[in-house]
Amino acid sequence: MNEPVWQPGDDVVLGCTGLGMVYAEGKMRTPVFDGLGLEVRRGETVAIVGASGAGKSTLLHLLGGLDTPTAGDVYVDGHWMSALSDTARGQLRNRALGFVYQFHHLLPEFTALENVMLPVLLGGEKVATARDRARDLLESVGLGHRLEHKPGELSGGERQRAAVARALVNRPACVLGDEPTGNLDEKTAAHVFDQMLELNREHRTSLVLVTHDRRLASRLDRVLELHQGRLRELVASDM
Ligand SMILES: Nc1ncnc2c1ncn2[C@@H]1O[C@H](COP(=O)(O)OP(=O)(O)OP(=O)(O)O)[C@@H](O)[C@H]1O
Repeated sequence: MNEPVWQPGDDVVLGCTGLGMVYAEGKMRTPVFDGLGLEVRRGETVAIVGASGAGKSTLLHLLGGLDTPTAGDVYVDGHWMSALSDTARGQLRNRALGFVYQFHHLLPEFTALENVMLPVLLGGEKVATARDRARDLLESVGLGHRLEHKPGELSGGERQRAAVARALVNRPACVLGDEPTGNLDEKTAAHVFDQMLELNREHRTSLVLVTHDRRLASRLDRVLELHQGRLRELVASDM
């Protein structure tokens, strides 16, 4: 394996170098992008925008270690993904990254509290620690009175707020969000987004957010557009 050319600085929590992805299905090959480089510093918030099909979700999947790139490498909190076994990659994901998607993906048979406790328990912590941390976070997203509710007994906005709490409960270095408020009405989306940003600031967690919403994107530190396989930094006049 070639040594990656790019060496991340101490304050970089997530990055990639030479990142490429070609989907291959039988004889069909779908190249999405090639040679992408990105670095996200501690506490930094980054939006990824771009047209439908540009490869935003693919990029997020690769950064989150949920898929393997066909070229290049991803760096998460001190580790190159390619150097890790599947088990070690899973452990790193659970410890260093949090995920929030457009759909909440909470487990339906568990309460809000249990859902948020789960990543902490998977990380090997005691039940009491998991319960305390989960309760604190659910309280800070305004769900202290809904701890025992199952996802089916929560509103759409409440479910997304529980998902945000779950993403942050292991105190990750970076949260990856794929349209986390895309399924909510405008007012609820703004509320969930505000809480997400506030918690990220409070915990100095970095955030990489895929969104179609330029207004939400412009509230983050940097906005990158994925266009024809390249990442381009947008400035205020582009927005
Ligand atoms: N599993 C797959 N196999 C083959 N091609 C795929 C696969 N997943 C995605 N693609 C293709 O890769 C390209 C990028 O897809 P991706 O979902 O990353 O785009 P996106 O920018 O997130 O789009 P959207 O904004 O519509 O969600 C698309 O052209 C898509 O058709």
